[in-house]
Amino acid sequence: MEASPKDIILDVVDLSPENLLNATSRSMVIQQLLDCFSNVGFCQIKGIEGYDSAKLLKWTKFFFYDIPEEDKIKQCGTRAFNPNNSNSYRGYFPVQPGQLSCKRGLDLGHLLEIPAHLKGIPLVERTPFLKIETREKELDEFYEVMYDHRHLMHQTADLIMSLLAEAGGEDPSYFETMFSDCPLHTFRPLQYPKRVENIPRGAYLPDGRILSTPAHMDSGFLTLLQTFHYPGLEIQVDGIWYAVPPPKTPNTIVVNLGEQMTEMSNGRFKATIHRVIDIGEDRFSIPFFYEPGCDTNINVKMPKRLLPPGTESSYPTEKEPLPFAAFLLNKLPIYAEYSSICDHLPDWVRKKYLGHKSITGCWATQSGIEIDGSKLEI
Ligand SMILES: O=C(O)CCC(=O)C(=O)O
Ligand SMILES: [Fe+2]
Repeated sequence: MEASPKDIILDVVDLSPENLLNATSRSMVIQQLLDCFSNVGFCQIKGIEGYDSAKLLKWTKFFFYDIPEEDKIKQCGTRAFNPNNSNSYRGYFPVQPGQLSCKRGLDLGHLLEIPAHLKGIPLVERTPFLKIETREKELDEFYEVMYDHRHLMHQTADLIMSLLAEAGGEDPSYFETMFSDCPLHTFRPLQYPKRVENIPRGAYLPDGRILSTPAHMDSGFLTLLQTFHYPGLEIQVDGIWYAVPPPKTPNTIVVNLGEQMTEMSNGRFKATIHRVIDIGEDRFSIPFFYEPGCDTNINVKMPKRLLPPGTESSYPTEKEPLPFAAFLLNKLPIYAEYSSICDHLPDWVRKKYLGHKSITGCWATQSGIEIDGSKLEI
């Protein structure tokens, strides 16, 4: 029987304004980010003004425990779970029995009106909002807290990218245009209920522990993850699994990288494989996926100075532009909650985003590992 993984203590990076104002500590922060992103691919951050994890947990539990499941599915369930709703990306997804993953969640996108040129693309949707007469005040507060924190995560991710630009000797705004044109960021309150039934064989690890989410790499650029006081997150470094203990202090967040950051840095920055283990009680977390707009060209590189020596010649890339949605729509179906996301795409969307032969495939395609029971075929 395998032993349970050892703990890995992730570096804590202080992104508070005071710390960044001081030139010496600012350059230490930048170096810490570069080291963490190049080695473990994970770190922790603290110092986000206005962040309140206790409030977030309170309102996350309110959503999962106090709102009846049927209201969640009826009013904001995605089309895969409620054929009467038209949204397929933004909204609520329930637990799917028998899958490797066992979680339910709410995908909160932006609140803005959809610009005319992006209408009809399934990823660009207004987030559906719950309306329950008897709970109006509580729901207002729920959305206020969620969107305040979504905004804080957006700003913090912008800040991390601007520090990377600075590290590469570029203007802090180097990445700005990538993330300013209708970005697809998702703030995703999650509940992993304790697993009790319909547990597929594949969800058992050799040591008898049970998966709540199988091994995967995140898809985009940065993930800012709130794990509250819960254990359960494990990461794979140099082929060995480690457990990430919950942060020592509240308001600390885990940061990890998605596949695009590895691609953009010619392999220097690590998109580390991770998974979530069933902890024998309900677990809550909130990842924020920092992602650009559908049509943002992701065929770009990090500032030259950040690329591994000898790989700079691939810069600037001469490959044709690759819209972010071409990558995302090709990858999302490996996850249970998005397995049918491409089923209803209009022809023009299929042509525009799914026909991109320049996609080299994501990690799951390359390694043939199953996620939620399906492999990605491109
Ligand atoms: O819940 C967690 O701790 C991790 C979540 C995660 O890896 C994801 O949603 O991509
Ligand atoms: Fe993840």
